[in-house]
Amino acid sequence: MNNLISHPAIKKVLLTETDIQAQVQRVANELTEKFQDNEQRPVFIAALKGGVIFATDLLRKMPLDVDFDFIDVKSYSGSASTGQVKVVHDVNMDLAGRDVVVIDDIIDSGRTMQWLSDYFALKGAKTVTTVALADKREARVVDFDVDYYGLIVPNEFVVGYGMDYNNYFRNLPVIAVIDFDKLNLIG
Ligand SMILES: O=P(O)(O)OC[C@H]1O[C@H](OP(=O)(O)OP(=O)(O)O)[C@H](O)[C@@H]1O
Ligand SMILES: Nc1nc2[nH]cnc2c(=O)[nH]1
Repeated sequence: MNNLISHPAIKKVLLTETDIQAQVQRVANELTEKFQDNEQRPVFIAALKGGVIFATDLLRKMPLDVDFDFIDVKSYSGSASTGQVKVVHDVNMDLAGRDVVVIDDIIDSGRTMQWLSDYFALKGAKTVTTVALADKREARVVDFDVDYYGLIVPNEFVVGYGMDYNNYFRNLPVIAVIDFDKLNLIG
């Protein structure tokens, strides 16, 4: 079987597994400090699919009692944003009066996280805290600042650690830039 990291469509590795885990640990420490004296358990909500790998690593580094739920939202086809966020599967929990923490893999245009933030506020969350592993802040289309982030990435299409290109490369353990000229070699 081919090694995914040496796939011809992987142009450049931006972060190794060790680099990623160091940033995940830092964010976990920051969130632990923020919520450790909470009377009520915060509700961590991972945005599927991309946010799930980051969320599971992050939560295991936090010695906190939390609720955990998922929402599946989609707005990309290949490397292009459709501009519209679609809910594929909604949360199951009642969020009224709860401290909600939304976890995603990347913030690019900012549309998804802005939309999720507004959506959970509409569902009655007491507070909404946003967390993303990667912040591609040069690409913002909406005016949105994430509360906690792992790293800033350049304005290029990145894959790995949850981030896909048409469902390829999500399980790449590193974060890398893809070579669009070699995408025909996928599969
Ligand atoms: O800031 P934005 O421009 O909105 O982009 C960020 C969103 O794009 C990706 O989701 P995608 O729609 O590809 O769904 P997926 O997580 O299932 O791959 C990613 O996981 C974020 O949710
Ligand atoms: N995989 C991936 N998904 C995204 N969604 C928004 N931006 C990106 C990106 O750079 N890579």
